[in-house]
Amino acid sequence: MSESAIQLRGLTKTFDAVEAVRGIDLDVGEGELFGFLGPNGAGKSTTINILCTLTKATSGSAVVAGHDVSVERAAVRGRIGLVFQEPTLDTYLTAEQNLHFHGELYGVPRARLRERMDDVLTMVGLSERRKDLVQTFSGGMRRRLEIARGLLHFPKVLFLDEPTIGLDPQTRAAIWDYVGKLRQTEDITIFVTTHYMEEAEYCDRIAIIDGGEIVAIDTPEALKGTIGADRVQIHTNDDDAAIAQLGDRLGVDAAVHEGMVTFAVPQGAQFVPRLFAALNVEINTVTITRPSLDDVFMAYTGRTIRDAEESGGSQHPFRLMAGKR
Ligand SMILES: Nc1ncnc2c1ncn2[C@@H]1O[C@H](COP(=O)(O)OP(=O)(O)OP(=O)(O)O)[C@@H](O)[C@H]1O
Repeated sequence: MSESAIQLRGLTKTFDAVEAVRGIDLDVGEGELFGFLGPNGAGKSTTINILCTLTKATSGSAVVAGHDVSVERAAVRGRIGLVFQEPTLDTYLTAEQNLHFHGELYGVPRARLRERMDDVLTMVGLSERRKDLVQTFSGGMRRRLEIARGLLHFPKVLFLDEPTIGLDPQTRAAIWDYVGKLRQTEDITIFVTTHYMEEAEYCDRIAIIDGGEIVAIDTPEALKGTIGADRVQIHTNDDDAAIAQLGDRLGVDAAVHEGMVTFAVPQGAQFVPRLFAALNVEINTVTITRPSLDDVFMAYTGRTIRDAEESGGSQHPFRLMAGKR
């Protein structure tokens, strides 16, 4: 790995009784597309807010683009680009006016601003719409404009907090396409948070975060490789009996996840005949899936990301107040 663009040591953040971030150590190399994957409430936004100097850590250290976030805030801010979960564009201004305002705020020299605006608008495919009011833009176009704005002042590190939240699958794929392209043209490190498993696959490396801690970190492929088993989910007419019989008769540990009896075995398809032979409950459907990042999440945390969101997601006091998601 090249030099660290982001370096965290023992980072913690406590809000009253909530330990949102619990001792994170992390090195993100220059030029990496790094993903922070975890359910709602895992501590992703809090970590990003610390890295962007918007929140102070309770303890530990964070260095971003060579500068300490707690004592060199201005230096950090000048070297990072930010795209928040919540849109922050001025919708009654044009795309160009939004960029211009940001460029002035960040002190991009006038002589370079025009050309840079052209470049970033082209990069996100919005050149043609530059003179249009943002209020006429779709959700995907707005997000692309936010990414363009985040890049305007030549940041070394770009932070994207859930960049595709609330967008339809096609637009989400398009956003990742633009992220891929900008990596080719910009000399930049990208730190992205997501709770979409399939989106984490775009990253060079990911950290799986749960309950404020990193529980696993590696390339998506390597993480999936550690599982070595298929996931089998069955619908039955008696889940308790099915779980007991799976354990007693086949030596398989099963539990109910997402409303289905779920377990992992090395060769899922070959296992099915044994399953029907051994269980005397009614099995209505069987689903077999190859290891995914969700299985990695389950292997490290004991639950699926969807279960985690259902049990913990509603505890966010501000989400409730703001009606967020
Ligand atoms: N300002 C705050 N005051 C009190 N508790 C907070 C505050 N911000 C976050 N928390 C709590 O810290 C924990 C982590 O929240 P955080 O927003 O960082 O999670 P997240 O993984 O980014 O989820 P999401 O994507 O939904 O924002 C949660 O339990 C949350 O309720």
